[in-house]
Amino acid sequence: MGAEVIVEGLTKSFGSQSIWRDVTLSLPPGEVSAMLGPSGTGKSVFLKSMIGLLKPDSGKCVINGTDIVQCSEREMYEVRKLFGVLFQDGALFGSMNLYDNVAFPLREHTKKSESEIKRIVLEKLEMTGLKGAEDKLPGEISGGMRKRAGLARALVLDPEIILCDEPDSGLDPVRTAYLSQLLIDLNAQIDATILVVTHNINLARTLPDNLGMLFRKELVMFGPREVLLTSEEPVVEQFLNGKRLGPIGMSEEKDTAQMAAEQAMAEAGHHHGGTEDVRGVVPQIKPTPGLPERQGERRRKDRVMKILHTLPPAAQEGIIESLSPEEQRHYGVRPHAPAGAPHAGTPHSSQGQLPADQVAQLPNQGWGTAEQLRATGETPPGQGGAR
Ligand SMILES: Nc1ncnc2c1ncn2[C@@H]1O[C@H](COP(=O)(O)OP(=O)(O)OP(=O)(O)O)[C@@H](O)[C@H]1O
Repeated sequence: MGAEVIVEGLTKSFGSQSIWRDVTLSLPPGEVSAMLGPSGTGKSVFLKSMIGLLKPDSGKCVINGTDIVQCSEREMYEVRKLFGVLFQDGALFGSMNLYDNVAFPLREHTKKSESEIKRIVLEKLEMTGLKGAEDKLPGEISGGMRKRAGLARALVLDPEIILCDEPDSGLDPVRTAYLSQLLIDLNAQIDATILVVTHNINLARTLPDNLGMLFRKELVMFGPREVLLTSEEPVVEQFLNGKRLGPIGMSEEKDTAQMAAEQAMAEAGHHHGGTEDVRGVVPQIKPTPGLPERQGERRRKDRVMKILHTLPPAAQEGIIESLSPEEQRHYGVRPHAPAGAPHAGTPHSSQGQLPADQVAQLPNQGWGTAEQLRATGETPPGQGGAR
């Protein structure tokens, strides 16, 4: 199972420029998470801080018991081995063919024999659909293939945590859908903890178990995907819908006067830039048939059902409706909306509080954020067995 990453009060600035402050979240082991945010909100800086390429000013980032903000060089070296990183451009060496690029970390960081290296490299190239392309140079292949080669290289050291910085950048929507499928398939096969940083709404709605968003130098929210996908926060709605109307401006946050002027223009018929209302929970992609069930997905169900009562009503409904009838019975919940009514979280659905008898009867252990746990008086994880 992948490692858990616990981030608490993480703050980063460059000189007088504050990037983000007081970021607190947990990446649950073996689950897929995604971080959204407008350009320049510090998503890449966040990834780089997690692997120690940048040093946060304060806060904690604890991985397998080591706080990488405070740890020694030697401990950092050990923690880094847990990571596989897919950088935005694949970060391949232009003069090496794909085989040597993918073999590079094995030759640098292990004492494996060339025959063992060959076995691993060919396995990872096959996993990422690059079998037969071993001899190609990065300059001779498409952007999508370079991404997959970067992913193959990120996998060779059997990472427990995979970080992907905008895996969709430069890819068409179809290739992006294939890449999302590849990440879910990988997760099913190796149960690694995955964090994807992206602007891609389709990927964000269909790939991750958990979703977060950085804006105004803060983490606006982070939690089960259903929370962000049904959120009525103006910044989340604007981002998901790709509209100019809302608090996000071209280069920075807008002031009230500009927002009012844009609203008036839109009401007078000026196009707001979006196409359709994409609010609501859509089905999450599943591993390709024939692959193992995702252990992360199975664990997430138990985890999320334990904190269900702490989540907003629309998110609760989205979660309950995503369960099979058998699972609903297992957790003792029923969907709120009558059969045939619109899906929870769609613009016309009921947003009301679920009646108590429809919310799981929950034990006093959970995985909520520190704030949620304080608010609900729950015991932090690790202090008692699951139900
Ligand atoms: N090494 C650095 N030194 C100084 N400033 C930096 C450094 N790295 C990033 N920044 C600044 O931090 C801010 C956030 O950058 P970052 O690349 O993390 O944004 P992002 O959210 O990933 O953006 P995008 O979505 O456009 O890739 C930017 O203002 C950038 O100029």
